[in-house]
Amino acid sequence: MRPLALSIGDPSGIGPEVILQAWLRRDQDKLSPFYVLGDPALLAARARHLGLDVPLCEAEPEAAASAFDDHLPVAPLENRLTDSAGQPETVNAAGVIEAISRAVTDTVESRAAAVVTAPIAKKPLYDAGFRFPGHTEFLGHLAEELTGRPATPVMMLAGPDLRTVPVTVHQALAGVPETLTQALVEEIARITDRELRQRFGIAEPRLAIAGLNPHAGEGGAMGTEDRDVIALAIHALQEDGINAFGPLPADTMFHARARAGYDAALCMYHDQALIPVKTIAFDETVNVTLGLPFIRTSPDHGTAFDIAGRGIARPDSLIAAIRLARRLSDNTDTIK
Ligand SMILES: NC(=O)c1ccc[n+]([C@@H]2O[C@H](COP(=O)([O-])OP(=O)(O)OC[C@H]3O[C@@H](n4cnc5c(N)ncnc54)[C@H](O)[C@@H]3O)[C@@H](O)[C@H]2O)c1
Ligand SMILES: N[C@H](C(=O)O)[C@H](O)COP(=O)(O)O
Repeated sequence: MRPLALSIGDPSGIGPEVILQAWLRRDQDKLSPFYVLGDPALLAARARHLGLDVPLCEAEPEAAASAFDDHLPVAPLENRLTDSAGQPETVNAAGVIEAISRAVTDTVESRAAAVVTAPIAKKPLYDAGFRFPGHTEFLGHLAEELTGRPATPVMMLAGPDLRTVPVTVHQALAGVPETLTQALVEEIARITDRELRQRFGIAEPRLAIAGLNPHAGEGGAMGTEDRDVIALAIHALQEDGINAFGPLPADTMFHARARAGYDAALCMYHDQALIPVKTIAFDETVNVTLGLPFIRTSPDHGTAFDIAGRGIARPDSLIAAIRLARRLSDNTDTIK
């Protein structure tokens, strides 16, 4: 079985410790094998610091699956990482980026089954010259570079009772109305519809589309994007047989009865999508990138520098990400 490639994320955050804890729960949570693109010395030091009994071994992907029962396999990075829990370091940027790139390369070249990323903090990467807003956009770039084919990466947050997709992602709120075009709403909806069918096994996906403005614009009195952009996109999607409906007032589309009526909610900006899903199920929700020629998942939480190195970070979302990556990469049937 090909293992999952797990990038270490920002080593100053909780990534290393939730990875160590996930490995300790491999039997309990029936985790299929993974290896870490990371720094064995740093992971060993973090395990010692936290009193976690995690034997490590250096292993390339080909040897990871057979090592996994008894050791946490680590494929060492060329760039060393500084161990400074809670204190992000710009000097770690090269290693953080190398880990993501190598996890993707291993997956595209079929040495790994899927990519799972531990969280990165964006600011230390920006300070080091990284030009992508987050993983999602960087993964789209890597996909194009490695395959020569264009890719539109789409962020989905997938929890047990709610999937949300932000149409605009890592951008300032002030720029959202300008970015939001009919073509963009349609493109994100089409990719979501396709991948819900192909990867999640949902035969006839139902897409609830949020409005942008209060009360979805209140007939144009509280903004015109709902009527002049989003409604037109929904009409075009329906014409093509996609079960999209809205624009819905965003304040009333996430309660339990409303959620039962759709398979994914398309939201117009980052927090409209991420607040409901992280509020309902912070520990179980997974960040999945659609629109790529490979599977990528990640926990829904960030680097949590405020608790890094203290041994109180919960590994549940990473474990959910590992499990979903395996299911999506194996799956041609139904996933609910
Ligand atoms: N997948 C990713 O790479 C990813 C996802 C989200 C945020 N981020 C980045 O992480 C950095 C910090 O973001 P933030 O502070 O907004 O969010 P965060 O998720 O890191 O932390 C929010 C709060 O939740 C707590 N928390 C987070 N994960 C936890 C866990 N596993 N167990 C227990 N408590 C947990 C933290 O202690 C903090 O109080 C930012 O730079 C952001 O861009 C990265
Ligand atoms: N927007 C995500 C969140 O808040 O959970 C987070 O920034 C991660 O995004 P990437 O997967 O693109 O790094």
